[in-house]
This record gives sequence, structure tokens and C-alpha cells, in this order.
Amino acid sequence: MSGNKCNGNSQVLSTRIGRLLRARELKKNNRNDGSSIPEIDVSRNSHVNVDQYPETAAQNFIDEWERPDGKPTKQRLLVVANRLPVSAVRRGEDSWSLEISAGGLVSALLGVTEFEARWIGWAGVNVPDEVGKKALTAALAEKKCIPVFLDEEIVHQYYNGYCNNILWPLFHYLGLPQEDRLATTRSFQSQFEAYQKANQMFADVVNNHYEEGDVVWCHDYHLMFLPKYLKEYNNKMKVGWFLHTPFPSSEIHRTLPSRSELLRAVLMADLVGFHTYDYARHFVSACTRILGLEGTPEGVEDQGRLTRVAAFPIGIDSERFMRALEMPGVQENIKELKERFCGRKVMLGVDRLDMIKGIPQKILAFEKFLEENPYWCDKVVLLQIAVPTRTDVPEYQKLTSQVHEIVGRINGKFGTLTAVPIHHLDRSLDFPALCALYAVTDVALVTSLRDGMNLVSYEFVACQDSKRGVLILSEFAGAAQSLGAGAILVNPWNITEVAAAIDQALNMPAEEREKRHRHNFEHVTTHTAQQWAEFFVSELNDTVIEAQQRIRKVPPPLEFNDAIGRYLQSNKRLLILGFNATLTEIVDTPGRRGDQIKEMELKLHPELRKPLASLCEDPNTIVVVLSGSERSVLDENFGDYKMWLAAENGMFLRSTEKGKEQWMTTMPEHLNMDWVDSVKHVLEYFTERTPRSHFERRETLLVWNYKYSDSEFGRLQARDMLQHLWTGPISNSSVDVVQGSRTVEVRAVGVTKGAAIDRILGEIVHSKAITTPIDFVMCVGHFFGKDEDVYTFFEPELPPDNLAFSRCKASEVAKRQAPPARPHPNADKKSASSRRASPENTCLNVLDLKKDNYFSVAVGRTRTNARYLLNNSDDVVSLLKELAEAAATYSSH
Ligand SMILES: O=P(O)(O)OC[C@H]1O[C@H](O[C@H]2O[C@H](CO)[C@@H](O)[C@H](O)[C@H]2O)[C@H](O)[C@@H](O)[C@@H]1O
Ligand SMILES: O=c1ccn([C@@H]2O[C@H](COP(=O)(O)OP(=O)(O)O)[C@@H](O)[C@H]2O)c(=O)[nH]1
Repeated sequence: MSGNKCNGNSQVLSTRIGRLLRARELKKNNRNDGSSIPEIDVSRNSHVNVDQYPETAAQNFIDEWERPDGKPTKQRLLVVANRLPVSAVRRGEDSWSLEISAGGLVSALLGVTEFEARWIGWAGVNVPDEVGKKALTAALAEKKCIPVFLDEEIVHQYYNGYCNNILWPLFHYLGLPQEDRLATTRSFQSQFEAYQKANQMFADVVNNHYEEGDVVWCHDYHLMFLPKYLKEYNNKMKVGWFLHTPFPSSEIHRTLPSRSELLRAVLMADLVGFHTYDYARHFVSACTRILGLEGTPEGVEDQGRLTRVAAFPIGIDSERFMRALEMPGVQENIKELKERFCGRKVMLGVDRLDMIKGIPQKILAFEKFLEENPYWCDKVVLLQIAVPTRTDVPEYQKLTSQVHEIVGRINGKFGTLTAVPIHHLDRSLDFPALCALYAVTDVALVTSLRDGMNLVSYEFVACQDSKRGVLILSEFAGAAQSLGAGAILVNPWNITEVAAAIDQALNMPAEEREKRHRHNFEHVTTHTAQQWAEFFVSELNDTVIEAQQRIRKVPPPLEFNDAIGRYLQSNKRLLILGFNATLTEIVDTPGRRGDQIKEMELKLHPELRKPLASLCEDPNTIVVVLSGSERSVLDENFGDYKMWLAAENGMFLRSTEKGKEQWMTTMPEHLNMDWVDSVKHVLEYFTERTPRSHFERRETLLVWNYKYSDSEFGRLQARDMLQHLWTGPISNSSVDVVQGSRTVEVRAVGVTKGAAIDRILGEIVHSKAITTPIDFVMCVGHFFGKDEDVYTFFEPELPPDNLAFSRCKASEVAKRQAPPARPHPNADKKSASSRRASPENTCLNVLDLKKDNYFSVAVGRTRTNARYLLNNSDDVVSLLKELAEAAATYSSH
């Protein structure tokens, strides 16, 4: 057993959590030793030999943390964000000055020092000329920044338009802009195209700078197509995507016309991160409800490929703020501010002037507080720093006027000749000035209507270790989840509640302030920006390793030429084909779940008629359609072909040949079906209560299908149904419950396609009186896990490579286990009795299979026992067309 080879540690390391825990432990130990954190060349993980996994590869992963080998040790991190951390200002034809940009993302990533980071983004200016571009590129290179040059039109359509007028409000629950003219709908389309184009431009720059082993970390709603474009360029690139805003409920996201394209593009990343579990949950549920994909506790799964989805709450570089407070300039500033506001309590708001920040609501709550507490009028001041942002977007222009109007009115109402209650600044402050302001504040007021995280609240806490001021924090900011215990949480839409919170904060006893501050300070200083980036990147590295492991377990795609070549060289072939999702047309189209009516009425793919007929006509090829469908469905679809039909998972069998058409049953004699009625009641009950679910009753099985129901509700209903079945009607019956991805099927015990094929073969062999052994078998289907025994039916006794093998398995087994086939009650008894297998006659050389002449092929499933894969029924169409054509050409020569 492999476990015996491992020590306890490496067993733990074979799991993701195990590896990440170990890495954490090592880092912690190193920090406690006083030694510096070993720098990691995690880039070498991309060369981990996955064949050795899990015994050694997990250990290698950790070893690299333990034993850096002297090579360049920091992993290269390409941070790709719309905005560079610096904004460029042109000073001359070829000279530029760079200023640090304001905003949470920039502040957070400035704190990341663990990696050899390059930043790729837009410098915030239009540079039309080559001289300017060259000079700016050189200036930025010194700051390890790489520019993406976007022209004015693209910026207008992509940044002001699609990003800030559509995605930003939507992700913050402000809805889509109301379109009142067709022209605006057209501009929506052109903005979406510009968005894709801009994302492609970012991808081109990343591709030009990418080196093997780099981690590419894409940021925010501006770059949702970037993971897709990067993976199209190089599928091996490690790509993570992080959203800094909330991800809204799927009910909001589904209103967006390009909802599916955006989700699918993001899902191409290896790891998708959000600030909070809620946002991650909403994303997963958008993928399940809108795309119909499978949500798992790990993330989102699509055809065996997992995109890991998790929460990584951002932090700040708290020490940078604390150090700043020691600087003489800042101390001086603090002193001045204290003198200036002496005798008044200072309340502070620091926000970009954005509708999501709830600035009007904040000011109105302050007005209400003053109205209700005239005593405070000359004893408190609200300093509101409103940093101008996205000033080209009309909604932001409207907001600026609205806020000015409210501030003017309130200052007019409560101001005196010497003092006003609100100091409103339409500009940003530099870092030292901001730190000083945080330090002198008594109450910070964050009233965001929605906010991904809100770093201002963290920064305030970091600067308050001597003052222990109070934080009033909106419950709709991501930060409420981490600082909720220490802050006073408010609903910013409830002006009365916010006014009461101001009152509570201004009158809070020192002891309570101390307790609340301690709690928040502890959090802010231990959950830093640096840690945030480390966690994200380690998880990304690990996700890639895990994905390699998964891929290793996924069978390869079927090589058509190989299968066709073997087919042509063989003398007698057996083709076993499933029906549903194998020989039917695809009903799911990208971005939309299929058509329920179409799917309920199974129809042979029209393009299969010709190739199937031609294959069936070949006297050396036996075609069997083996399906869960009932007999009438198979009759209708395949009655005119020369083949064998095995309905209800092989419980009924017939040949379509003239004179032999009657169905016979291969059902084991004493199959107990007493449970059917009570199970039917249960399925009916759940169908009535689960919109868009349906159930089918066949003779030997019952199926409940909830593919088209709400996926979460469907899953809950299925869970309840199973619980009820197990404890109720089937608790003492011999039945199997088979769970599909969105179905529950109840069958008599032992009814599987693999069990049936045994008896079917006996029948076929007998009826055909085969003289030539079958030397080619291909079994193609989209089968439940339980029915996959049909693939393995031929496997266990396969000979070692290249050794011919003769056996009489079908007839032998028929002799040992299976009762002779019985006629169906309606069948012609005479012909049925003559259909009994005669093992003695058919034993010789029934199967003469070399390993290379056996092809088990799973369609649209990657977790399978089959040897090969096909993606969907379109692939089956191509395969059978090519096979039929090749066979026709071969036989004509
Ligand atoms: O670059 P701008 O368009 O001027 O906007 C500035 C940034 O605003 C957003 O910040 C978000 O990120 C913060 C850090 O994760 C988070 O605390 C805050 O809640 C978010 O609103 C935006 O997501 C960034 O891309 C912008 O750069
Ligand atoms: O005059 C200012 C006002 C704010 N900020 C910074 O802007 C960021 C705002 O981040 P937050 O997460 O609160 O909101 P965002 O603006 O990203 O939505 C914080 O790091 C502030 O320090 C700044 O640099 N100068």
C-alpha cells in the first residue's frame, strides 16, 4: 500500500489542506526563529513530476520552502489590473512624472513584497505618439510596471462604459442602466465588444512578458475575459482571478445580457477569489443556475475540469501606517489638526465620490443627529474626504452635484460665522496627511451601500492605537464580516439608525472603546495585505498541482484513426451503443440550458441515420443499442435498422430482423418488483412539489429528473427524497437507488447494463450461431457510474498485451448464472423458447479480443472506468460517420 511508504507527514501532504497547513507551519517556525522567511522558488512547482504524486511531489512542494537552492528564489508574479499603481503625468515630449494612484486595490498590493512582482496595467492617460509611449514605458519599467496603451475611444467604451456604467453598478446591486432608446442598447453591444478588445490587449501584453513558471494574477471586474484569453494562448499558464467588488446574487447577475460569456471566461482561471464567502457563494450559484454547471464545495466543475473558488479577504500593510505615525511630518500634522479642532469631536469619512459609498446617506444621518442633538452642534465636525473618481461617467457627475447641494444646505442650516459642521473636500490626500487625519479622528463613518471590502475602515483602525476611536461601519461592506465585532454595524439606508449610532459612538465610555478597538486592531494587524497575496498565490500553485493530478486520472480522448484501423482489420465486430446523450442531438448550447421538451422526447440524431444504417448492414458487424429507455422508444427510433435493441438497461431484448422482432425479457426470473407502486407515490409527490421536474415510469425502473428545476432546490428535494426512500418504502426491498447528476433512478437490485450484457451476448451468440469469434468490441455511451460495469465487462480477463485470447465468456456465464431468456408476456412463445442460449455450441471462440481491439468510450463524462473519452454526441456522430465511410471504402477495394 502506498500509504505504508509514507511517513505520517507525507500522508497529510497528499491533501490540499495538508500541504497548505504544512507550508504555513514552516513559515511560522522560520519567523519565530528570527530568521527571514525563506524565499521560495515556487515556480519550480510547475515542473513537479505528477507521476510521483502524492508520495513525493507533495514533499517536493514543501521541500522547496525548506531548502531554497540559491537560484533566483522569489516567484515571479504578474499582477494584471486595469490601473497601474502609478498614474502618469506628461511633462514634455519624452518626459513623464509618476504619481501613486489612490484606491483600495493599489493600497493592498503595495503591501505585497513576498514576490518578484511586475504590474501590468493602464497608466490612466492616452499616449497617441510613439515617442511618448517609449518614454513612458521606460519610466514605468523603473517601477516594475508595464503599460497597456488604451486609446481614448477604447477607454470611453470599455472603462467608462462597460466597466463603470454597467458592471460596477450591477455588481453593487444598483441594477443595469434603464435603456429608453434602441441606440443605447446598441451602445451596450459596442461597449461589450470594446471590453473584450481591451481584455485582449491586456492579454497580449501579458503574453509578451510571460515566462514559464510565472503566476499571473488578474484583478477585478475590468478583466473578466483575461483568464480565457490567457489560457487560449497557453493552457499551462497558472492563472488566478480576484474580484475586489461584491459578486451579486445570481438573480442580479442573470439580468446582464452577457452574463454567460463573462462567467465562462472567468471559469477558465485555475483559481477564482473573492473577499467574502458570500460573494464566492453567489458566483458558484450563478454558474450552477445560469450555466447549469455543477457547484461543489471546492468550486465549479465543468466536464471534469474544476475551477477552484474561495474567499481571500484582503488586508492592509498595517505596519506601514503605524510607522507613518512616527514620522515627524505626520506628528506635526497631527498637532496642527488637534489645535484646529480643539474642543470638537472629529468624525471622518474617506471615500471615492462614488454612489456605492453612501455619501448622501451619511450626510443626511449626520444632519438628523444634529437636529436631534443640538447640544453637539458646535462640538462635533464631520470631515468628508470625497476623492473624485470616474469623472467622465454622467452618474458620477450627478452625484457630485447632489452631494455639494446637501452639504451646502446643512452647513447653511447649522453653521455659524466661525464654524461649519461639515468640511467637505473634493480631492485626495497624500499618505502622510491621510494618516494624520485617521489618527486624530474620534469616530470614523463608513456607510457604503455595498463595498467589496473597504480598506478605509482597516486603515482607520491601524492608526488608532493611541486614540481608540469608534468605527461605525455599514453591514454591506465586506469589512463588516471581519470588523463586525468591534465596530458599530449599521444599515446605511436607515438614516435614523445611523444617527443613533453616531450618538452611541460619541458618548461611548472609554472602557468599551478600548475593548472594541482591541478586537479590530488585532484583526487588522494579523490579516495583512502581504498574507492575503501569499495565501492566494500558494493556493493557486497548489490548485495547479491538484489539477494535474486530476488530469492524470482522466482517460485520453479516443483516437479515431486508431479505432477505425482496428475495426477494419478485424473479422467480426460488436458495437454497443448507448442512446440518450450518445446518439441524440445536443440540447444544451453554451450559455443556455437545453430544451426540456426536446430532451424528454428522445430522437436519434438525424446525421446518424446514414452511417448507422451502413454499419448495421455489414454482416460482420453486430450493433446493439443498449439503453435505459423503454421498448417503444427504441422501436420508434431504431426499428428500421438491422440491429439488436436492449431496452430498460438490457432487461428487454430484441433483434430487428424480420421474423425475429418480438421482445423477449432477459430479466432474472425472480426479480422482485413489489416496491414499484410505493416508490411511484414518492416520486409523484416530489414531482408535484418541484417545478419543472418530471418522472418516468418504465417497467423495471422509475426515474425522477430535475435537470430543469432550480438546481439548489432540486438538490435539496433529491436529498429529502432519498432520505424518505431509504427509511420508508425501500428500506426492506431489494432495490438500488442510482443518483445521476440531476436524476434519481430506482431499480431492482442487480439491474445494470453490465449484468445485462452478459445475457444479451448469450442471446446474440445463440441467435446468430456465430462461427467467427468477435475480435473487435467498441462500447460507447453516456452511462451512470453503476452502468459502467458494461465497460469493465470485457476488461478483467483481457490478456496481456499482444496475446490473442479465445474465450467463451458469454456462453459460460450464461450457463453459470443467467437464466435462459424468457419471452415477454406478449411475445411469441414458440420463438422465445427456441431462443435459449446453447452454451455447448457457442462456447468456442466467441470472443477473441486482443487488448488493442477493445475500445470502451465514455461520452461527456470524465470520471469513468472507460478507456477513452468523447466530449459529446457530436463527437459520436463524427466517429460513426468516419467509421462507416472507412468501412465502405475498405470493402469496395
Ligand atoms: O481605479 P478606479 O476606477 O478609480 O477605482 C478605484 C478602485 O476601486 C475599487 O476598489 C475595490 O477594491 C478594494 C480593495 O480590494 C475594496 O476594498 C473596495 O471595496 C473595492 O471597491 C475597484 O475594485 C478597483 O479596481 C479600483 O482600482
Ligand atoms: O485621499 C485619499 C483617500 C483614499 N485613499 C486610499 O484609497 C483607498 C480606498 O480603498 P477602499 O477599499 O476603502 O475603497 P475603494 O476606493 O477601493 O472602493 C484606501 O486605501 C485609501 O488609503 C488615498 O490614497 N487618498
